[in-house]
Amino acid sequence: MTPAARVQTAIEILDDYLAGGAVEPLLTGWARRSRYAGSGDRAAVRDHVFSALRNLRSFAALGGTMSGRALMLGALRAAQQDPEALFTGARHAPPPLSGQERAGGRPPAPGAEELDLPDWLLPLMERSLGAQAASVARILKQRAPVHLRVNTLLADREAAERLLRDEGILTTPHPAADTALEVHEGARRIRGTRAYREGLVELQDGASQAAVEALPLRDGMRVLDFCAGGGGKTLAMGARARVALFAHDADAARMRDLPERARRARLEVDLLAPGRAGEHGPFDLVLCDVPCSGSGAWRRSPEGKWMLTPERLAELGDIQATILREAASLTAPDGVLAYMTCSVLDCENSAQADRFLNENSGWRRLSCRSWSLLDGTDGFFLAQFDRKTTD
Ligand SMILES: C[S@@+](CC[C@H](N)C(=O)[O-])C[C@H]1O[C@@H](n2cnc3c(N)ncnc32)[C@H](O)[C@@H]1O
Repeated sequence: MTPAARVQTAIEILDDYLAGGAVEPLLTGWARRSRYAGSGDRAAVRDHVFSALRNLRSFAALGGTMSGRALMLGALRAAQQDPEALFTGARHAPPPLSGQERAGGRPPAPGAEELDLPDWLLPLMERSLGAQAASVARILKQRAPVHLRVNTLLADREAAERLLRDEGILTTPHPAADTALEVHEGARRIRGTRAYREGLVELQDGASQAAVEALPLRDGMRVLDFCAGGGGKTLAMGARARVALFAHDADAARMRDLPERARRARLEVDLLAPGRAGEHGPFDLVLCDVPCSGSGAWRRSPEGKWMLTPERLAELGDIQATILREAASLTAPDGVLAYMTCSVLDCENSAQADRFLNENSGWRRLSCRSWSLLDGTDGFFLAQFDRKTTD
C-alpha cells in the first residue's frame, strides 16, 4: 500500500469508530478483508488510527471538524507535513482537499482540548496530579513504550537480552524493576521469538512489574490473584517466589489464556471458578488488580479516554470497594491484602484506600505507592493492608 492508501484506510476506520464501532474489531475486520495489506501496512494503519485516538480533540481542531478525514488532516498538520502530498485523489489515496478544508482548522484551544482530555476530566486530573497534570496528559498523547518482564525462573535479564538480540530485538534494562526490559527495535516481532515462545519473557509494563516486586512474596505462601484476567500479575508473582498460586476472576472467560501462559512460564496455577475462591481460602496474600478507568494506560487503550464518564467512574468506585471487601474476607488473619490500579485518578487510588479503611475498621494501611507516567512507565498504584493487631 502507498502511504496515501494507508491514510485513506485509517480515515475509513476512524469514520466507523466515530459512528460507534469498537476500534480493535474494526482494525481486525479490515485486516481480514484486505489480503493485499502486508504486516507493514497493518502496522502503519494501526499507528495512524491509534495516534488519532490519543489526539482526538486536538487533531479534530487542526483538521476543522470531527471526522476521519479531518483527523488525518489534523494529524498531518500537527506533524507539520503537507497534507496535499497525500490527499492527491490518485488511486486509493484520499480525494484532494476542498477549499473549505484548505482554509479550515485552527490550533487547539489551551486546556482540555489541547491536552486531549474530556472537559470534565481535566479538573479531576489536576486534583489528582497537581502541577504534573498537564505533563501527564501530554504523555498520554504519545505512543507507549514496549516493556518486557524477564521470567527469572528461566533466565536472568542479561541472558534474556542476549537471546532477544540474536533474534533482532534490541532492548535495554528499564530502571522501574529488576526484571524490566524496554524494547527499542523489533517490538512487533516479539511474539514470534524463541525467548517469548519458551516463556523467558512476557509483555508487561515496568510499573506493573515494580508493583509485583513490592509485594511481600515468600516461599510457601498461598497467594490469590482475585482479579486475574489474562494473568499478567499471577505469572509475575509466581516468578518471584515458590508460592501456591490461585487465580480467580468474576468473568472466567478472561482467564482463557492463563493455562497456556502458565505452561510457557513453567508455573502451576489453580484456576478458581467465579465466586468459589472462599472454598480454597484463606490466603496469605490476596491481590486485587481491580477494574478501573485505565487512565494510567490510556496510551495503549486510547478509546478508554473518550468512553469514560463521571457515572462510570462512580460505578467503578463502588465495584472497587466491593472487590476489596470480598478480598479482605479471603485474607488469612496475618495475611496481606494488596490493591492495584492502572489509574492516575485519586478517587480510584488513595481515596479508595481511605474508603476501605473507613468502611473496614479492623484493617490498617501497610504501604501506598504510585508510579508516574513521567518516569517512563504506565501510571500505576499499589496499596497494601493488613489487619490491626489486638493485644
Ligand atoms: C485490570 S483487569 C485485571 C488484569 C490482570 N490482573 C492482568 O494483570 O492481566 C480487572 C479484572 O477484574 C475482573 N473483575 C471485575 N469485577 C470483578 C469482581 N467483582 N471480582 C473479581 N474480578 C472482577 C475483570 O473481569 C477483569 O478481568
